[in-house]
This record gives sequence, structure tokens and C-alpha cells, in this order.
Amino acid sequence: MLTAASSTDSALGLFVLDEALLNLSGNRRRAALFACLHELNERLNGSLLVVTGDPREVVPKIARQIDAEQVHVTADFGPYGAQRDRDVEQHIELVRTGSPFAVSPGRVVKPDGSSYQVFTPFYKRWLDHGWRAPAQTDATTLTWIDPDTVDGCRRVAIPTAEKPVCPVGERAARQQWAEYLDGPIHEYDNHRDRPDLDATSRMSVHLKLGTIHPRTMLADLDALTSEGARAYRRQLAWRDFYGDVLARNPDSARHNLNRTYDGMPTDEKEPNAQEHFTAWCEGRTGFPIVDAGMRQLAGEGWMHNRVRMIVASFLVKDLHLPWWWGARHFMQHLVDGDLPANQHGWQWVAGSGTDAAPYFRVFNPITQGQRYDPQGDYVRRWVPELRSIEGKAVHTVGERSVDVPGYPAPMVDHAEERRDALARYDRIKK
Ligand SMILES: Cc1cc2nc3c(=O)[nH]c(=O)nc-3n(C[C@H](O)[C@H](O)[C@H](O)COP(=O)(O)OP(=O)(O)OC[C@H]3O[C@@H](n4cnc5c(N)ncnc54)[C@H](O)[C@@H]3O)c2cc1C
Repeated sequence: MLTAASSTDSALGLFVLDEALLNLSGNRRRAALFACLHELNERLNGSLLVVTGDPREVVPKIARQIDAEQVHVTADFGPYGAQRDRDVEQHIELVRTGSPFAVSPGRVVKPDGSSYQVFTPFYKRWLDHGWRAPAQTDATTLTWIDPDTVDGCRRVAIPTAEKPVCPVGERAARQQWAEYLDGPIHEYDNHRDRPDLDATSRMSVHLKLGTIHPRTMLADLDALTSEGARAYRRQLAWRDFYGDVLARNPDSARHNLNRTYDGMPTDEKEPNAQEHFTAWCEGRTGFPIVDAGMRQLAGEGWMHNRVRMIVASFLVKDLHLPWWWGARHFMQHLVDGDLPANQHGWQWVAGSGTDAAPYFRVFNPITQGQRYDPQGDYVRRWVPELRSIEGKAVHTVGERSVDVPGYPAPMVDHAEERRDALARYDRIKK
């Protein structure tokens, strides 16, 4: 907005509902987006023009309609968005300012100009690079053209979907962040891996929706010196890291970043593949922490990071199904579903991604549950069938062959599947 305001007084606020993206989003994320658009329109006094269609056609057409010389956008580094913007640019000058990241992809580079392949050196350089202060803008930064005065633009009403599963919008983002800064952040380093404590910020939803910028958050973190705040800043760097990796390797949204893994045998063609996948999706694997996570995803459209890793490992290394099956399911159901973080979160677990997370690190769902949900509270919250089992014994019902009415026996033998996973890994190593 500031860049636009430096060359013009008035602008048209335009949002294109693009089916290509909406179809991939799932009901939860769509509902959240629509709620944010309603809030934005209200803050602009009803001046947000919302249309449907292909942005490649719609944006230049509307720009011509109002004799606009430029279209201002935030740079999109995703495979689809980057190409879309290049196409739009064939017809009208497109001015990209900033990005959804603290430090835009391509800026954190080694002294020789090449990019980082692993997180820790990226993180050190990211800290040295630093970031600009957040932009100070509001609805009055520009004078908004009344969309009803624009001929032939086929304005549509902002859809009203189901109520979002969590509070969304700029106000909600600011309030949630302020409350988090007010206390929980200082324990982040100690509690961030504990799904039972629900001690993380859940800011991923707002970051995804663009209702808060990471630079706003980093500026607030600068004022804090606790270990918790430091650890939190590091997590924001993961977000930038994956944005950088995906921008440099657009194919890694759909394919293994490390193409050696293309040779990894999976069970996707086995007769029971679909049945296994459905049991995983529905939280009926017989492994309590996995089932709790998958049911949290179904219930809240969100899942704790530690549990995302556990359920992902289970799908890839216990059920031997392709990571992209799980990634697609996550993108359909997560309100914070975000291509770089999701695809590379999955590839991190699968071992085919950037980081030094080797394939042979196979998460044991029982010991992970005992360690990170030590009293079993998280499992009992999400798996009602197990509520009668007290304490951490809830994690070992399968191991101890405890018969719990309505709850399945473990669908696989973890020790056996671990050996199988390692044998498959040996085959691609050769
Ligand atoms: C298999 C898998 C899939 C994932 N899919 C997504 C996704 O679709 N969208 C998404 O935003 N995150 C994803 N993550 C990363 C992480 O799980 C979430 O960002 C985090 O759980 C969001 O909760 P929070 O806001 O409470 O996180 P907090 O712990 O409070 O962290 C603060 C912020 O740091 C960033 N962050 C933290 N951890 C990571 C990480 N490992 N990678 C990238 N950014 C991180 C997020 O923006 C997060 O909001 C995925 C991780 C895995 C293992």
C-alpha cells in the first residue's frame, strides 16, 4: 500500500476468488479466508471489490477498465502464484512489494551467492541479514475507489461459509499474538513439544491468511530476551527457510527434493493401501498418539507440530505410503495449510527433503506419546474410547493387548514395519 501511495492517491482494492486455489483449500481454509475478506471489506467501508475468475484475465481487464497504470501485489514465491503473476505481467505493469516472509526467498545466501541447503547455517545467516521494520499502514493509506462505479467488473458478494473453526481476521490475530506475548511465549522453549499443554501460539493460521506479518511479530520479539522468545524466533526462521527452498525448487511441491527417493518402494499399489490410508485419515490406527493427532486435525483443522511429525512418520514409515498422500490430506484439512511448510514438513519426515533428517530416524509412536504426552491427557482429549484409562498407560493399550471396546488393535507391528522401512532405505542407498 505504501508503494502504491507513493505514486497515486486512489486505488481499487481487488480480490480475485480463483477456483484453482479455492478447490485445493478445503472447507476449513475457505471459510477462514471468506471471514477475513468480510473483515477487510468492513474496514474498507465496503470498498473491497471481490470477483471470481482467472486472475490472468480478470486483473488486466479490470485494470484497463479503471485506466490503472500499475497493479500492486505482495510477491508470491509459490509455483502457481509466481507463474500466475508472470502471466498477469504480460498485460499490465505489476509492482511486487514485500512478501509473506520476514526475509524474502533468495535473499539469505552464502557469501558466494549460492543458497543454503540445510537449516542451521541458513538460520545463522538469516539472523545476520535481519529484516525491515513492519510497514505502518491502515485503511486510510489510500483513497479507495468505490467498486460500484467500475463498469463491467461483475462484482460478487463475499461468500459466507460455515463459521471458521477458530477466530480469524486481523483483529483476532493481533489479540491472540498480544495474549501469547503476555506470558506463554516465555515457556515456549520448555513446552513447545507438549501437545497436552497446548503451549504453542497457533499463529500459523494468521500467518497463512496474511492477517499478521512475520515482521510485526519479529519486531515484538526484539523487545524480549527470554529463551522462549529466542526459540520462537527460530521457528519463524523455519517458515522462511521452507519458503526459500520451495522458491528455488518449485518441483519439490509435488516431487522428492532429493530425487534418489524416487526409487523408494512404497505400498501405494498394494490392495490394502486405500484401507490403510483411510484408517490413518480417520484416526483408527490403534496407535493412540497417531489417532489423537488425526482426530485433532479432523476436529480443529489444526494439529500440534510434534504430532504432525509423529503421524507423518507413521504414514510413511509404518504404512509405507507416499508422503504426498499425507501432504494432500493435510492441505485439505489444515486451516494453516501452507505449501512450503507443509510439503517440506512432510519431506523432512520422509527424509527426501533438505535437512539432515535421515530416513532411518523412524518415530516410535508409543515412546513419542509417552515422552511428549506424559500423562496421556492429549490422547484422552481426542480419543474418547480411551478416556477410562488413566495416566500414561493410555499409550500402551495396544502393546499390552488391553481390549478397549470400540478402539482398534494396532493395525501394524511397529518393530516389524521399522525393519521393513530400513530395508527399503538400504535398497535406494545402493
Ligand atoms: C508434516 C508437517 C506438516 C506441516 N504443515 C504445515 C502447514 O501446512 N502450515 C504451517 O504453517 N506449518 C506446517 N507445519 C509446521 C508446524 O507444524 C506448524 O507451523 C505449527 O504446528 C503451527 O502451530 P503454531 O502456530 O502453534 O506454531 P508455533 O510453535 O507457535 O510456531 C510459531 C510459528 O513458527 C512457524 N513454524 C513453527 N514450526 C515450523 C516448521 N517446522 N516449519 C515451518 N514453520 C514453522 C509457524 O509459522 C508457526 O506459526 C508442518 C509440519 C509438519 C511436520
